[in-house]
Order: sequence, then C-alpha cells, then structure tokens
Amino acid sequence: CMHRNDNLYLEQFAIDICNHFMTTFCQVAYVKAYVQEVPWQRLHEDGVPHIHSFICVPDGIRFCEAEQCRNGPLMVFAGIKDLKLMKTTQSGFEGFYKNEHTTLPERHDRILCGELFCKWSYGECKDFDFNCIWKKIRECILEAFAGPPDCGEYSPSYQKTVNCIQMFVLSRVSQVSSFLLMMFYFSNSEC
Ligand SMILES: O=c1[nH]c(=O)c2[nH]c(=O)[nH]c2[nH]1
Repeated sequence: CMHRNDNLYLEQFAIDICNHFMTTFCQVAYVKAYVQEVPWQRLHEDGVPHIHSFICVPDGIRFCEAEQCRNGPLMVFAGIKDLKLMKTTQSGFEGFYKNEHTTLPERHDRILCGELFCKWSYGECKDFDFNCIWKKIRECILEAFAGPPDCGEYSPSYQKTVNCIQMFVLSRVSQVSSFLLMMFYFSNSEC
C-alpha cells in the first residue's frame, strides 16, 4: 500500500523492485515490475476531510512498468488506463474510404464515447519528475480530446482525435520517447 505523496513515485517503487531482484539473485536474467495505483480519494463533508472513509474515483488509472535484462538498460514505462471520455456533440465520422461494399453513411453529429489506454516510455532516464509528467500528459489528453471549454472542437473521426492527442502530447512533453494511445470506441447504445 503506497500513500499518495509527491516524493514517492510509482516509477521509483518499480525501479527499486527491479534493482532488488537483479542485485540479490545472480541467476535472474530478466525482471519486469508492474505497479498500478488504486484511486481512493478521502471523503469530505462540507470541506472537512473524513477521518477514515474514502471513495474510489477511477477517472484514469495510473500505472507503470520497469523492465531490465541483465547487462541491459533499465527501461521505464508509464501510462493511463480505463479513462472513459465522451463528447455529446461536435463529433462525426466522415471522409473515410468508400467503395461498392460501403454501407455506412457519413455522420456529422453523433456522440463520441470511448475508453482510452495509453502507455509511454521514458527511455533510459530515471531522474524525471514522474508525477509532474504523468499529470501533464493527462491534462494534454483531456485538452486535445475536448478542445476549448467554451466552444469545443469538432472531431471528424475518433482516429483523427487519437492522432491529435498523440501529436499534442509529443509536442508538449519532451521527456517521452515513445507514446502509444488506443481508444476503444463505444457505439451510442454502449455509452
Ligand atoms: O470515428 C469512427 N471511426 C471508425 O472507424 C468508425 N467505424 C464506425 O462504424 N464508426 C466509426 N467512427
């Protein structure tokens, strides 16, 4: 059980586990440590923090991985999973390739709803402020998905939106050396 504390990184915990197994057992050839946060938030009543009660708010689960082969570099990855997002308007599906088999009509106003999974790598560096970078990437994802709060932004397809998010994150966060983003798209009846 880890407490949310700005000096404590999930990533550091995963790195420590890798180091522990590599240095303690000489027969170990490969270690991979996966750590994920459970998003408990303390309950508040009229602004007063509750002494013992919490609520689980899974609005994007933080996880990380540290991986090492003996004599190889220690690789660190982090990510967000189970992040459900929806746009109630300003979304369509248009401009896709069509031939004689195409039955799907173009749409210019629909609900876009999906679950995002993303994972990025930090390369070999271990001296980043992992908490700050994770928060920044989450903010970039939300900003690129939604657009400005007062007017939003039109999405011509979820593929285009996924691409915009990827470009936005890579342009804003230089510490990321690779970035994978997948969106599991829900049709309207599953939203
Ligand atoms: O944004 C979309 N991309 C698709 O590839 C697709 N396919 C589909 O049926 N609806 C949608 N919407």
